[in-house]
Amino acid sequence: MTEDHTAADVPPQEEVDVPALEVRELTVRFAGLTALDAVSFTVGPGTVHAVIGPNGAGKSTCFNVLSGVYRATGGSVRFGEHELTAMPPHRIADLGVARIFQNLALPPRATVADSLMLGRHRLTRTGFLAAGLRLPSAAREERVHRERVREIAAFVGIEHQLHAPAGSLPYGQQKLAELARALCMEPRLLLLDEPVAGMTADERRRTAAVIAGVRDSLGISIVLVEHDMGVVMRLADAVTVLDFGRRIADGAPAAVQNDPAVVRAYLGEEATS
Ligand SMILES: Nc1ncnc2c1ncn2[C@@H]1O[C@H](COP(=O)(O)OP(=O)(O)OP(=O)(O)O)[C@@H](O)[C@H]1O
Repeated sequence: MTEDHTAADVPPQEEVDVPALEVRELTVRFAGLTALDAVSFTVGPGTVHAVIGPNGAGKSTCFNVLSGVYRATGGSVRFGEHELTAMPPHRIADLGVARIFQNLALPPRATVADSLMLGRHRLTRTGFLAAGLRLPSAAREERVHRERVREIAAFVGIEHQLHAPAGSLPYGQQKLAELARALCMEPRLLLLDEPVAGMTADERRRTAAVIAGVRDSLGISIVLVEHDMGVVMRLADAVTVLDFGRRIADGAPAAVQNDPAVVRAYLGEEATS
């Protein structure tokens, strides 16, 4: 992990208070289908927690509840003192929960720098009026944000692309730019939905190193949904395994990997795909 981490450590902007994320008895039903069935797990502060499982296991559903896109049918998700299940996505984002999606979501024509500045919107104090009137305080604030954007771009290794349109970057670098945009929100909890899907082996290694660096230098928590078991096993501090909406294993990566129920679930998938 450390040997792969070629990027410089990114200094935290300020001391971040990262509470545990406690998922308890989380249940989501769609019509007749139970996509999540009383699932519980705890993401320790400053850890990478992977949620894995065969296709249709309920991983995306779980992410969609954590980010407020889906409403839970039952159970709770607590982030420190806050109950997330009743909140809309923007309130959850305001608590410092940032998400990157499976598919590319950056505006393709905007420069990488401007796209990353969008990530800082939540932290911008100057109102639209001061910014529009080009008051000195607004210019000063913008300079501080642009410098932080540059720092974060350097950390994920896309600093030389800051002035290129996001859509012109190779796929792997666009994914890294999305990770950078999420980091620009100065999150306390990062939800990564298949961050290395579609990447070359080299890009995968680099992204895994960047994610490890985020945990180690920023101390924020990361929930990771990922099909690439190599990446999961190298990065995760703990793993929750879902199958047909149920939690079938939970623990350290090595223990979970050898758990007979997990092996059965994955072999079953191979046999049917
Ligand atoms: N909005 C929805 N409406 C109805 N059913 C849904 C909805 N979202 C998910 N499901 C169903 O819930 C179950 C779990 O799906 P989910 O996408 O969470 O699995 P997953 O583990 O993320 O799968 P994959 O690895 O293929 O992305 C599936 O049977 C799916 O068809």
